[in-house]
Amino acid sequence: MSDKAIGVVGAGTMGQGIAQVLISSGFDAQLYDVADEQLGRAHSNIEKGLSKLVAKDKLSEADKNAALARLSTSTALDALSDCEVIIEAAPEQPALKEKLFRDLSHLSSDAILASNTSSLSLTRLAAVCERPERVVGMHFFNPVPVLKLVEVIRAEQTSDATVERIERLAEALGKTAVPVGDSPGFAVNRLLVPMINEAAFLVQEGAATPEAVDAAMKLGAAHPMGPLALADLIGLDVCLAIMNVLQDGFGDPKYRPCPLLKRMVDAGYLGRKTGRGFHRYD
Ligand SMILES: NC(=O)c1ccc[n+]([C@@H]2O[C@H](COP(=O)([O-])OP(=O)(O)OC[C@H]3O[C@@H](n4cnc5c(N)ncnc54)[C@H](O)[C@@H]3O)[C@@H](O)[C@H]2O)c1
Repeated sequence: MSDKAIGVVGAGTMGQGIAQVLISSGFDAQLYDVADEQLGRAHSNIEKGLSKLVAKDKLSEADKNAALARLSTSTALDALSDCEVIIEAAPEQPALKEKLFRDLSHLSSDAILASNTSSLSLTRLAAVCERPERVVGMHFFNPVPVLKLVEVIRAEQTSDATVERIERLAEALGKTAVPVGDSPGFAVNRLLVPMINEAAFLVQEGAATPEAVDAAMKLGAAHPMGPLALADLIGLDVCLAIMNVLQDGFGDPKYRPCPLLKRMVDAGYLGRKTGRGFHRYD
């Protein structure tokens, strides 16, 4: 693989988006997942994503095919050994990510190891790695091909060279890098998810319906999407997990997760992905 190869770990929602943006920006992408069927799904979703751009005249058919030719997939971690940057987008589970980072730091002695974590401590992830100065947060937003922000999160151990390399990569992908410290929720989720939590309190208290909350924030605060429709898109389980991280991280009662949010997660009403959240998706 060329020296431009970038590794992506995890071929789910985010890994697919990141791989799509990489290959359409001219990079070779090596996509790794433990589940072979997920890699097949990812390949087909990325192809669909690029075809949409062709349909909108934003990409030629030839460029789409050239981009797809830059995508490799594998269920073998070793496939990432030649990548100069590896972007991890595996599930948001501390033990799983720590094992992955430990393994990746043994696999390659010089690759930059970037995590797309929404909420976990980069400092703790770096601590399990050899050469922790190359560990950094590279937090993309969903849908990755559309949203321009990348939060670049500096762990205590992260070197300037690592941050600069990731900022350059974000720019090459057409994104805007915003530097943030390794603080729970970073910037966007610390602001956004408590707002969603407060919206859930409004519904729990019977003060407003989900439709009313969403209409109010769209019309009164010029949000393109209401907070509860957005929560359904993000996943209510993901929102609850982020509230728990904020509460644990700051120990401040203002981050108490809304009991209604907890009950909905317990019931399996996770939002769009299960067909039901604050709204119904039939
Ligand atoms: N979904 C979002 O809106 C969003 C936004 C920003 C950041 N994130 C973060 O991105 C990461 C991935 O989230 P997602 O929504 O894409 O998750 P997802 O569940 O859609 O995908 C996770 C993928 O990881 C794979 N996987 C599981 N164990 C693995 C392992 N040990 N090694 C490699 N792959 C493994 C799964 O098979 C799956 O394909 C999380 O850290 C999440 O917090 C998510």
